[in-house]
Amino acid sequence: MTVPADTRTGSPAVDVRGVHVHLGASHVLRGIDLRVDAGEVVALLGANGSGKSTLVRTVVGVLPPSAGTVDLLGHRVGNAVPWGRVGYVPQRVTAAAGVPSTAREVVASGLLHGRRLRLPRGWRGLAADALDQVGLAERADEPTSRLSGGQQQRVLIARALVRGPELLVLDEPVAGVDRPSQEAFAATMTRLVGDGLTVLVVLHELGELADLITRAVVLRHGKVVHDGAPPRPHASHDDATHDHVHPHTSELPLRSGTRVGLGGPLDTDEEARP
Ligand SMILES: Nc1ncnc2c1ncn2[C@@H]1O[C@H](COP(=O)(O)OP(=O)(O)OP(=O)(O)O)[C@@H](O)[C@H]1O
Repeated sequence: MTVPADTRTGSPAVDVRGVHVHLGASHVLRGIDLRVDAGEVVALLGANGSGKSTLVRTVVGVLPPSAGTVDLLGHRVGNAVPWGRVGYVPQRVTAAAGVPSTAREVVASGLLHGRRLRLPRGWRGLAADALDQVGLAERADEPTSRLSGGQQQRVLIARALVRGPELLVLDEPVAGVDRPSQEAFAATMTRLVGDGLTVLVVLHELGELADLITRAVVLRHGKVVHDGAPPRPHASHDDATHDHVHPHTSELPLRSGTRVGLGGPLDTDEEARP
């Protein structure tokens, strides 16, 4: 059972205030405020290059802000954060990466963090349980290099889940992932969110997760341009089953049926802009 963050700390799960990030000569994040409360499932949306990955990497402490503050579970990002309660799935890495590790070994590595440098007793059972949660219990002994891209992504999600996190930060967890893996992921997330998991997830489409998303934050040129209701899935295009949403469109259809203009197309590659 996942325990909501604020039952332990009384603080938001994620609290980003006035964050600026420079990467090389680029001023990528330009004064971001983002709060995620315990039990929320917040989608981070925006065009390519708008700063989504930079923001989540800053949230999990991979990138230092040049100004502003980030607190996780009530602690300033750094050694004080209880990292064992935070799961992170980065963007577009493969679980294989040329290392002949089995799925079980990759998942078990998720049990190691800051202060825990040895696997805990019972790690095999924990890894098996996490693989079971993503529908890969039968593949535990297989080298990850023999798994499909979607299955490898599921192994990385299991690596984040094995800690039993109360906060999960995911960067495009289903990008390029096959349909069965997307469905398995959505089913797992539905169960975990029901148990109180807090989620910050970068997405290009709400897709299978649409019903879980409680709030959407849209970035544009490193700034928040929308923070509120998630876009509503609309059945259109060619057939009635086409129900994913397009958060990159110039207007976000809201669940209420009203539409909010965001000042121009969001699916432009921002890097291509002058
Ligand atoms: N190491 C770096 N040095 C300089 N600029 C960088 C670096 N990494 C990213 N950027 C720039 O920062 C901007 C934001 O990149 P980021 O990856 O955060 O965007 P994103 O919204 O996640 O895009 P995508 O949807 O394509 O993943 C882009 O213009 C990118 O070129």
